[in-house]
Amino acid sequence: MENIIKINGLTKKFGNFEAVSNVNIEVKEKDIYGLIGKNGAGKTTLLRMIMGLSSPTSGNISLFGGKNEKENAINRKKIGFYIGQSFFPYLNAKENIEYHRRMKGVKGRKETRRVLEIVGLKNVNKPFKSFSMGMKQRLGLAAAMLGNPELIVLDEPINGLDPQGIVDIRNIINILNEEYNTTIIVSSHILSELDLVASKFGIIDHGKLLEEISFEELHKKTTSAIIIKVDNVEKTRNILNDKFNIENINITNHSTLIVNDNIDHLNIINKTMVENNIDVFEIYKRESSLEDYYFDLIGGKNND
Ligand SMILES: Nc1ncnc2c1ncn2[C@@H]1O[C@H](COP(=O)(O)OP(=O)(O)OP(=O)(O)O)[C@@H](O)[C@H]1O
Repeated sequence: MENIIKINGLTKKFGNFEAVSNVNIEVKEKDIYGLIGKNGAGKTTLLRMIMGLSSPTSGNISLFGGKNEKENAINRKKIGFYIGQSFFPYLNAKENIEYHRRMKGVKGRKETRRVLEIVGLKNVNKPFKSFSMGMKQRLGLAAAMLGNPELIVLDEPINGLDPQGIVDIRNIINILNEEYNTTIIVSSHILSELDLVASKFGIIDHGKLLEEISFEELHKKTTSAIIIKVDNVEKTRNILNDKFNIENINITNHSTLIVNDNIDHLNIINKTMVENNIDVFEIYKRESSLEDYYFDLIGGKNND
């Protein structure tokens, strides 16, 4: 599959501060690449360098196989982006997109109707300033998809949206990817919000890319645990050891055991405990969330 973006050793310094530090990234054709990192991690700086809005201190970017900055500049015509562009507050959706269409040199008023239809803003006549947050983000996406680019770059398009707004953006991203074969890079500070849409993730913290991982690999890594609440934790542990050959058990308090093992037959365990005169208050499987995985990776929630 063709490399749409290949980045090697990319670094951006502001004075002595490294906002992006020796980053390597590969985005392939038809990927939906989720760039995850908390506020200030370096996401916007990285996306701005891809778009040519900021120049790297060192390292290489290749867009659509471009061998140098001149070739990248030409190839950027195949990219649409939404990195917080502003719209005119007193113009409606159509007028704002018409303005962007002309600025971009994209032909045909039909194109304005097409993109507004995809984002569900075709019949909205009120001015931009009275749009909801979700509508504003959708208008941003409409501007990014003008001219049907091969790659669309979206910076935090779901930031601050309510659940319905998040679903709307996800649906639009899926339509672009599946129906128009668009490759997408989308940044967010919440991993689980991109989990339903991204095919690959790049996790960035303090300017460094900590991990680049496919959806499948990520989901293999997020493990599940069994929580067992009983009246005798020691006896329960011994039974789990002896009868079920389960070793990986943590006793967290006088009534709770956490078993890090993939056990499917919770009912059999429950029955065995009861047969051994143990009162089982609760037994259930807890899926560890993607967010747990992410915070483990970056070293905790408050790792500043
Ligand atoms: N022009 C600049 N001059 C100095 N420092 C900058 C500049 N632009 C960004 N930074 C710093 O670089 C770091 C990364 O910023 P960046 O905006 O890329 O983060 P981000 O991951 O996009 O976060 P956010 O979601 O808050 O935008 C931050 O510490 C920021 O203060």
